[in-house]
Amino acid sequence: MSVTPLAPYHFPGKAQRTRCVTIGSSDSSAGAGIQGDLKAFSSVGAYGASVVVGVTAQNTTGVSASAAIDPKLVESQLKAVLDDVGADGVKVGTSWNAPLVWTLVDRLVWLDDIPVVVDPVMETAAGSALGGSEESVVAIREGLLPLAWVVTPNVREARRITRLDEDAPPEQLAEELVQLGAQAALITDAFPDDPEVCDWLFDGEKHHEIRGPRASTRCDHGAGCAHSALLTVFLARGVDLVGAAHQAHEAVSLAIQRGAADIGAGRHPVDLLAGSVDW
Ligand SMILES: Nc1ncnc2c1ncn2[C@@H]1O[C@H](COP(=O)(O)OP(=O)(O)OP(=O)(O)O)[C@@H](O)[C@H]1O
Ligand SMILES: Cc1ncc(COP(=O)(O)O)c(N)n1
Repeated sequence: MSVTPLAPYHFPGKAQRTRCVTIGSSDSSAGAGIQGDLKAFSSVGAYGASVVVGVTAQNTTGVSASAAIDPKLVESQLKAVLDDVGADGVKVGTSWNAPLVWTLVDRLVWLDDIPVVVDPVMETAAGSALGGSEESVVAIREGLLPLAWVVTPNVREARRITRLDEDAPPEQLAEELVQLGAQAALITDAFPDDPEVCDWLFDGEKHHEIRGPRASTRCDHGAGCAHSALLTVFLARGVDLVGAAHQAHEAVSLAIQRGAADIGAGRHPVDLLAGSVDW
């Protein structure tokens, strides 16, 4: 499928606060997905808007049902938000099917000089699948990657998208993602079996390892969403990619460490505001 040139939207001018739009799916338990993203935007004082592309019946133990939204309704949401609220940064999450992804691509190509972060999520922390069909992976490769300022898969997602071998190191996965069109690639938790956590960033020229202690909690529901949402805000504010990747990792790492262990019986939600609210 090719990108059809469409008339650009009317974009409102600058606002005082940072405006970020998440294009993703609803998580009924609100730890991840658009709800998690909106909380992440708010946690750093950005105004968050959302374009819902899917709905999941989900809690901390997994997903029991899901449905994608009609691409026409997605397109209307995008137009409604971008025409009026505007955006300083956009994050794209779940990709349910190819027509939906191409609808987004047709519109996002018109975003001029606004950071686009693509988090090609294909599973929940508890292990349930979220899209990830072969046709949607192809649409991510051919449509979304060329729009991405940075793409933020975990290792499994990076392997699916690049089609590289099981033993391909993060260096090779990240370089291949850039070869496929992304400006940069950040592979989260690149060595899941290591005692330390390492996010692997390839900025198109140099590799960077963002390392930190591994929190030993089960509070990682929404970690990837919070990470890419914060990255979007920091890039929208003009922070350089390496700095933004460090800041996002540090905030999420703390949010896992101090996660909401009292919420749900499975993989508990991260808590970006832990310690700031006295309840
Ligand atoms: N146990 C941990 N301790 C500290 N930081 C962690 C831990 N697990 C993940 N992180 C950090 O959380 C962020 C999100 O990474 P993670 O790999 O968990 O995302 P994910 O949910 O798999 O991503 P996606 O949204 O692409 O599916 C990264 O910055 C990573 O380094
Ligand atoms: C609707 C939706 N979107 C994304 C995720 C990924 O969650 P995580 O941030 O834990 O990878 C999720 N669990 N649900």
